[in-house]
Amino acid sequence: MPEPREGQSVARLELKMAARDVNLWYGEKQALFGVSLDMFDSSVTALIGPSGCGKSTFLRCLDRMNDVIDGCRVEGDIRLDGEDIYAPRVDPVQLRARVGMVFQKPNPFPKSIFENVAYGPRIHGLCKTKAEYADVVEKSLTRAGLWDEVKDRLDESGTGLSGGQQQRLCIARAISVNPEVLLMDEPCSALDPIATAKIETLMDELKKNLCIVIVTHSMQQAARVSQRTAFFHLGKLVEVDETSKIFTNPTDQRTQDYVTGRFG
Ligand SMILES: Nc1ncnc2c1ncn2[C@@H]1O[C@H](COP(=O)(O)OP(=O)(O)OP(=O)(O)O)[C@@H](O)[C@H]1O
Repeated sequence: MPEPREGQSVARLELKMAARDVNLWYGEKQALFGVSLDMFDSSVTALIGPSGCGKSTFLRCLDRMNDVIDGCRVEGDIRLDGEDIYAPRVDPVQLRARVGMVFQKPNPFPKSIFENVAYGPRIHGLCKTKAEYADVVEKSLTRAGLWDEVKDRLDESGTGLSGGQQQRLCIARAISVNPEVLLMDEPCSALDPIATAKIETLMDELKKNLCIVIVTHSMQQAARVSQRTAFFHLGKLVEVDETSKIFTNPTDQRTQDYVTGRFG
């Protein structure tokens, strides 16, 4: 599918994930209220909003990470390519191969750089021979923009890399199983501006073959990397639109106040 052009209407993009009327409770406390959001292929959707408004909670609904939180209950409908990801027949482990996640703090395994990337293909049985593993590791590290920096030290520990390199290693690990969706929860908040710029450039490249959903506290980052932006407030999705519209001419006063720095 061709890459969407800047400002191109979402009508041209292919729907990848669709959330409808999602409500979520942590025990008695409701954290999401009737959230409905479409997320498209070959594009980046940014989730913005004040601290505690439910961005990460919503992101975790998309790969069923909330399943492992005691007392957490999700209601509503979330579809990937039209299939209900909460249907009983769906195996969350298989789902997470299709919907990858990159976290705020780089979290490489205490294993070699090679093994960090080969891990996913190994548990999903995607490769048969050593050469196939070597190939997938090289391709994933190349796509993550890290190959040239690590190709001579693949046996060294992933935890010995710089923070920015570790985050790119985590991206390589996430994409090694060929996910269709990549969720990124504030992936640059622990990184310096140069490492951040590298990840942002990378996202631009990766989105050609992926649906990316990113939580970010940086409105500059949302404006730079995303085509669509969703503004959350107090567990509700207030407004979603093309990023340029959200930042220049939002419909809701609360969005206007947030993007102009009047609260949050
Ligand atoms: N595991 C949990 N158990 C109980 N409550 C939680 C849990 N995780 C989040 N919450 C609550 O749910 C609400 C939404 O939190 P969430 O982390 O999704 O917000 P956020 O918008 O991502 O915030 P931030 O920008 O600070 O990361 C908050 O009130 C938070 O305290």
